[in-house]
Amino acid sequence: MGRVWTAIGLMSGTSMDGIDVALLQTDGETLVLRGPSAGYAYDARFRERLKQGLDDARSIGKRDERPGTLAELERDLTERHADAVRTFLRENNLLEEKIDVIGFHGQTVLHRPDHALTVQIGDGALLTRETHIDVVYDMRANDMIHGGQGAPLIPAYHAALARGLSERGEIDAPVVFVNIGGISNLTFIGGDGVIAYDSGPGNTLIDQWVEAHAGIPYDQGGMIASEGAVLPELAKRYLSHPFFTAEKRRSLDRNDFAPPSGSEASLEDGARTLAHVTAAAIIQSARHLPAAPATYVACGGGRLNPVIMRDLASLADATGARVLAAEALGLNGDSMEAEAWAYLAVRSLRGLPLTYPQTTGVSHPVSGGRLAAKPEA
Ligand SMILES: Nc1ncnc2c1ncn2[C@@H]1O[C@H](COP(=O)(O)OP(=O)(O)OP(=O)(O)O)[C@@H](O)[C@H]1O
Ligand SMILES: CC(=O)N[C@H]1[C@@H]2OC[C@@H](O2)[C@@H](O)[C@@H]1O[C@H](C)C(=O)O
Repeated sequence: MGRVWTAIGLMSGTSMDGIDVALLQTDGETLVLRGPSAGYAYDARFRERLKQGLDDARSIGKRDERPGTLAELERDLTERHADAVRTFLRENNLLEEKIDVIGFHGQTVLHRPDHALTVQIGDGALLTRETHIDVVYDMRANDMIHGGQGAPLIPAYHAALARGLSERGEIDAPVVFVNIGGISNLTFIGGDGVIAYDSGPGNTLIDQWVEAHAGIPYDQGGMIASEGAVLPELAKRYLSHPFFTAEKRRSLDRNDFAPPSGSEASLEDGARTLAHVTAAAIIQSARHLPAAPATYVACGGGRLNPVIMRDLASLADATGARVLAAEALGLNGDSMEAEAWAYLAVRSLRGLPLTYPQTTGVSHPVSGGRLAAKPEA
């Protein structure tokens, strides 16, 4: 057996709810041994700073610009990631010298694939100084330089997981991994390889809706949505967006879809309608796949919203497919993205591809990421 790396993955996603941390032992190819994981929530004040950062980022023209509050925010975000690593190591009785690399996503503050511009704040050099562990970061940029959408990057990891599952005969193929995050994305594992793309708005619409109209960060357990009814015209307005019928699959920015205005629906009906839109967008986008999926493996926080999951199961059933939460297959739907960043960091160190023409539209398989090497002891 070849070399095995011990990697930590760090993910701060478009929901901006906190930092997901996961440990993986992997060769960056077929060997994947999942270790402990954790989530460290941002406080409300820092979430507000992140939202301000998204506004400040709108004026960015070149990816290294840090207008407004972004320079200070990037430093503080990185310090929080260093704290998360230190806490994770302590909570799991791990020694930093036993960790070969950290895969550091940072926080996407701007994503404009049509302009080959994607910006994730996160200072790899600062993180390695703070943790004394090598850091691979900025993993989306090279894909865009070669014509890709810069996202999604998780498909290479989904493919590694799927190999294990199909060897154990646990799922009916074709399988689709669906990440129901702030934005949702699909990874199709079929006979002729992997196909992936963003499938539409995810939790971000519900989150913004309940934050604006109930002052809470998300609809826990879908409690509010369960009190409401789907408004067909409002749902249709979202599901008839040209994103779904465009010839070319596009990756999404958090702000590509906006929540309804407060006058268009009650709190409950708005939450219910947006939960339906989240589920229906997945099935609608799956129509672009080369074959109808037989199994959807749901990961990401949206799988914890029963209203989304009920609609998804019902809509998938109508196409002959079933929906499983990642946990039903012994996977962890909360830590999967952080696991992926650990996996991709090892692939980056080995110069292996992170993205492919059929996952981001990149011209050819390309690796990516920048290495911030730990300071000499
Ligand atoms: N118990 C719950 N009930 C309902 N919704 C939940 C629950 N827990 C999490 N969520 C939803 O999941 C979201 C977080 O999901 P996740 O962490 O997968 O998003 P993300 O990784 O930030 O997004 P992306 O994948 O787009 O980067 C929360 O903002 C919330 O909308
Ligand atoms: C630019 C960016 O951060 N995109 C995210 C977002 O969140 C979900 C979806 O859109 C996905 O394409 C991507 O993140 C996941 C982790 C990915 O790159 O696979």
